[in-house]
Amino acid sequence: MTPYDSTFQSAYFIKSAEKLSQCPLDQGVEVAFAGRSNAGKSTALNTLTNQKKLARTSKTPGRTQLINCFGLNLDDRRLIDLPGYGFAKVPIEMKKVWQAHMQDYLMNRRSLAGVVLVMDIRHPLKEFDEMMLDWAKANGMKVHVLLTKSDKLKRGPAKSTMLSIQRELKQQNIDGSVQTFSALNGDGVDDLRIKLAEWLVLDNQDEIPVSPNA
Ligand SMILES: Nc1nc2c(ncn2[C@@H]2O[C@H](COP(=O)(O)OP(=O)(O)OP(=O)(O)O)[C@@H](O)[C@H]2O)c(=O)[nH]1
Ligand SMILES: [Mg+2]
Repeated sequence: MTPYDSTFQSAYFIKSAEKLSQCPLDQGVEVAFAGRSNAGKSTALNTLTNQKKLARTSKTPGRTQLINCFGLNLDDRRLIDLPGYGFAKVPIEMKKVWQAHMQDYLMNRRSLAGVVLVMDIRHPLKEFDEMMLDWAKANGMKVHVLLTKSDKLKRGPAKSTMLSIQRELKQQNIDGSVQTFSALNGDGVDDLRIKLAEWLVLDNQDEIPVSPNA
């Protein structure tokens, strides 16, 4: 339990956008979930908000193909489910379009306060993840690494994966945090809520700071 549970539970679907220009008005604060296809982004959002069907999930990679925007019952706080990177079955031209839209969103979205970089704990720090970390560092974007599916590993190996990624971030001088997470057994749900409450300034309901991208 955290003081923010009911706020996250209030999440509702706003819209699906194909590109930045279709996203909700760029004001307030939002947090985006990014990561490779099938890593568990949409599932993490559902667990965070304690809703089974808020974001659509699938066993087949490539389920999320649009920028899905969700609102909270506080003004101008949003959660964003991004399309996964690396879905092999999509034609190359389509991939390029997605990538361009993703990049545009990440570079130009002023209300974006931080990125939750979702990785399957069994397959961390793939090429895309490294790219995102480099980008976050270069652009001063906050990043929180969510190591999902921690239920697939025993406690020891899960912890040591987390520690090695923490070390890696430190080595690369990246200002980021890392945690384990499981939608199956609830590992790390409170930690994620506390982190996002900080980014979304849920405690300071009247005061939304100027985002780093502004
Ligand atoms: N065991 C376990 N399975 C999980 C967990 N999180 C997600 N999954 C499974 O992983 C698969 C992919 O989950 P999604 O949430 O759809 O993944 P995504 O990152 O949104 O995928 P795209 O939309 O394709 O980018 C589904 O079969 C989920 O049930 C978890 O914490 N534990
Ligand atoms: Mg998804």
